[in-house]
Amino acid sequence: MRVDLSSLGWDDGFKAEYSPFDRPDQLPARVARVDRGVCSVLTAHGPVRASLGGEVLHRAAADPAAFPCAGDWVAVREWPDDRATIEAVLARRTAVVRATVSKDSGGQVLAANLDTAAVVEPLDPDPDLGRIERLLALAYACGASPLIILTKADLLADPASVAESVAMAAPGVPIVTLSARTGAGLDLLRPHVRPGRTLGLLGPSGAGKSSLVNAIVGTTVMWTQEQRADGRGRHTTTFRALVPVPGGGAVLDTPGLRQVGMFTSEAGLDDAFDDIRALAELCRFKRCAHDHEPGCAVLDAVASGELAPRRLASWRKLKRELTFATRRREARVTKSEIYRHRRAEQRRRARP
Ligand SMILES: Nc1nc2c(ncn2[C@@H]2O[C@H](COP(=O)(O)OP(=O)(O)OP(=O)(O)O)[C@@H](O)[C@H]2O)c(=O)[nH]1
Ligand SMILES: [Zn+2]
Repeated sequence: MRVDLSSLGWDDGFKAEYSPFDRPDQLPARVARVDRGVCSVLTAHGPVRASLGGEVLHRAAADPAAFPCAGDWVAVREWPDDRATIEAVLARRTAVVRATVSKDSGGQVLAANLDTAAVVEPLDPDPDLGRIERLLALAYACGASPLIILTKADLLADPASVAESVAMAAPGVPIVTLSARTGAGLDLLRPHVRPGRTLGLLGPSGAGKSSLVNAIVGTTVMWTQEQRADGRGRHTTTFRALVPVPGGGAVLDTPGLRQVGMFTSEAGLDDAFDDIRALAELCRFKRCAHDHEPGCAVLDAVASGELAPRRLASWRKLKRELTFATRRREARVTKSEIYRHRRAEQRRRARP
């Protein structure tokens, strides 16, 4: 099986990045999937299973973000005994990074080199606007173009009106409404699924991400059967992976993202709340917290009905989380502070 790497995004920029690793026993490849330290990679000659080379392991020991992840371009060495190892991970153009609990960690990279980062949310049950805002901040922070995909349109009589309410939580972000079941709206993804482009899907479990990948690719590729090591029968593992699209391009599914500290970037948050950022420029004080300051344009906008109170509350919550996550990374947060933060969040949630 031959793989057209350029269709997967291999271009002059990556070629230049790769040149220091260009030697007869090495070849470029894109990581499709990582499974307990073993990577499935796509080379021009087809898929290869590769373990991590010494240099990569060494770097990853110091910084978990250096572990290869789905979407990475890597240098693979083929050994005479048919083993393959990943010898280098090329610089990532974009990366979805989730903050981890570990205080000395730069975070966990969930996906790399996306061109479009799509927040996937089902239309039924009702879309969760807070979750969309949170994932949108992650999408912006990753550096790819953000997109919102609303799935399961076949379950609603009027998906367009729900899409309109979602637009309030995502100013300026294109929204695609589709159904993986009927295929309606799939063609709207064409600008994002084409040769050289990678579409990444970020969304909660059950949003319909794997169904969407299957619909885009046209076959069932997202599941696999694995023989259990102890021989006690089979179990089915859903895996997340980069999947080449027959007409060119790739889709990358990420694991269902739970609502835990996901930010590493203030910029992502500001981008996701562009309406608040624009208003903030009109506040009397440059460093206005939009709390109770006089001359606060954000509070005025809420009072006049221009800005939904829900939107400001959501921004505040994510801002607090971000501040907290940053401090935790700076290792200045004690266990009791973590506890106090959790309690405070619980109390806030309990309030009507
Ligand atoms: N009616 C309808 N159901 C859908 C559609 N897409 C997915 N579903 C259903 O929604 C459920 C979840 O779909 P998945 O594709 O497994 O969702 P996922 O986001 O990959 O979820 P995880 O695998 O748990 O991460 C399944 O029961 C699907 O059959 C759709 O377009 N219409
Ligand atoms: Zn203000």
